[in-house]
Amino acid sequence: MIVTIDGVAASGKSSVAARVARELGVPFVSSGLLYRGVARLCLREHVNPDDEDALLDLVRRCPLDLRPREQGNEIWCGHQDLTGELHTHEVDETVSHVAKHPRLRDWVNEQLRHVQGSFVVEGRDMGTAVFPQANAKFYLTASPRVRAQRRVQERDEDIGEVEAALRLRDEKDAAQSAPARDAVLIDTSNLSLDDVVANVLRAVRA
Ligand SMILES: Nc1ncnc2c1ncn2[C@@H]1O[C@H](COP(=O)(O)OP(=O)(O)OP(=O)(O)O)[C@@H](O)[C@H]1O
Ligand SMILES: Nc1ccn([C@H]2C[C@H](O)[C@@H](COP(=O)(O)O)O2)c(=O)n1
Repeated sequence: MIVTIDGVAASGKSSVAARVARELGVPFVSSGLLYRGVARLCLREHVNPDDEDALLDLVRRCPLDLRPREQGNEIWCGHQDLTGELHTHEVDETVSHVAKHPRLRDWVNEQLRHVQGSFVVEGRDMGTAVFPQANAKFYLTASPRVRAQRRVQERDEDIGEVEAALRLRDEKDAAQSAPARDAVLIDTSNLSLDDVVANVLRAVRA
C-alpha cells in the first residue's frame, strides 16, 4: 500500500506522514529531504543551483542515500550524515532553485521508486508524478500565517520574515505542487496534528 501526502511548505506533511506511517506500521519517506540534500551539497561545493548539468554532475560525484527511519528520515553522503544540516535558512533559500530542474527531478524520482513494499511518502508531486498509482492520496494546506506561526515555534525567527519566505517558496514550487485530482484536500489551519492524522487514517481505512 502506498499513501501519498503532498502539500505546501510547512503544512505538516512530514509530521502527519510520520504519525500515519507509525499507525499503519510502515516506513515513511520524505522526498523533500533529497532536494534539501542536493541543496546542501551545492552550498558546500559552491555549485550554482541554477546550473542543471553541474547539479547532475554533483549527485554523480557525491551520491545521496535516503534512509527511512521510524524517528525520521536521514540523508547520507558517503559516510557523512547530512540530516542535521538540511533545515537551515540557506538550504530553504537554495532548494527551490535545485528542485526546478526536470532532469534533477528525474534523478530524485528514480531514488524514490526504488523504495519497496508499503510506505507513506510526502512531498509535492508524490500523488501526481511519482506514485500516481498510490492507494490513497492527501494534499495538505494551511494559511501562510498559521504555517509561519508553527515554524517560529521550532526556530527562533521573525514571524513576518518566515511568512514572506514561505509565500515565496510556495510561488517558486508552484509548478510541481498541484494536488492530484484524486487527492483528499485537508486545510489544516484550524485542525490539530491529532485531528489531521485521524482524518487521514479514517480515509485510508475506509
Ligand atoms: N495540524 C497541526 N497543528 C499544529 N501544528 C502542526 C500541525 N501540523 C504540523 N504542525 C507543526 O508545524 C510544523 C511544520 O510541520 P512539518 O515540518 O511537518 O511540515 P512540512 O510540510 O513537512 O514542512 P516542510 O515543507 O518545510 O518540510 C511542525 O512544528 C509541526 O509539529
Ligand atoms: N516532491 C517534492 C518535494 C520537495 N520539493 C522541493 C520543494 C521544496 O521547497 C523543497 C523542500 O521540501 P520540503 O522540505 O519543504 O517538503 O523541495 C519538490 O519540488 N518536490
